[in-house]
Amino acid sequence: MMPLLDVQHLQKTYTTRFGAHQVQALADVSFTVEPGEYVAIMGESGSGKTTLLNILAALDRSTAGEVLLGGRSLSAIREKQLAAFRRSHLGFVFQDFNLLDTFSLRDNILLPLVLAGERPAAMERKLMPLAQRLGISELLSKYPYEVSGGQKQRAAVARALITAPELILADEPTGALDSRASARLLELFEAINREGQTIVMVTHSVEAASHAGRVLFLRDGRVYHQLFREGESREHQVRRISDVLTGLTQGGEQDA
Ligand SMILES: Nc1ncnc2c1ncn2[C@@H]1O[C@H](COP(=O)(O)OP(=O)(O)OP(=O)(O)O)[C@@H](O)[C@H]1O
Repeated sequence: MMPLLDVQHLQKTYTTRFGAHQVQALADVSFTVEPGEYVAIMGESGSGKTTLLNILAALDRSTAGEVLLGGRSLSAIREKQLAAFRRSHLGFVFQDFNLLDTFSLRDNILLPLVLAGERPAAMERKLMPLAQRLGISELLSKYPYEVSGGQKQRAAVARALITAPELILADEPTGALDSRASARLLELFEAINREGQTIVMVTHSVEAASHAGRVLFLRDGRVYHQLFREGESREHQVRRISDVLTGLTQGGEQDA
């Protein structure tokens, strides 16, 4: 089976203005994600997580290396087609929700379909079951500032899912949520993953990462280690992740 995501020897060097300084954010990152996987990406601040996610999201280009999504190279997509590509293949969930404040939750969730030129009847058919599923069907006419953080994030998940994307990319999705809302969001991610949705999630939270089927650890722009959850209980997985993170910060060596 072809991997859904194939990341090959990614490098990213940022050159500061006037070329005075170069920062190597990604040195050499390779991994694959199979359809239906749920992968968490962890690493200390500055290890390259956001840089990697931005490249996977086709928001930024790598300096070298390749990302293939469904066998198609992101670097081969023309600039003008990137927005449409992103909209039809990827769903995004961010720490700060990224909802438009002047739009109701309904309009926020439907936005990707509106931009894709979908007909109203078809949009409504997709919206209702999804809203029900996420427990926000009573809130659709409300505005983001009228609902809780957890409700905003569930609306953002609905917006990400409504186009049935191949891949959900989540950047610290529980970062702005209290522990109850975090737990609910993580259960939701686990449930949509069980139904087959592929998810790649950057997180600092051991709790969040313990829900994933696999955790990739970045250090100094490389994949330093990975842990599969396999049959492990979440409690045990929390302990295993914490142990790797301790090794990371103590600078110990470990084979990826
Ligand atoms: N636009 C940029 N220009 C120059 N350097 C950058 C830029 N973006 C990131 N960097 C540098 O690249 C390295 C990796 O940054 P990145 O944001 O990917 O790390 P991170 O793991 O996401 O960190 P955090 O957990 O703090 O978000 C850092 O040294 C950072 O300072």
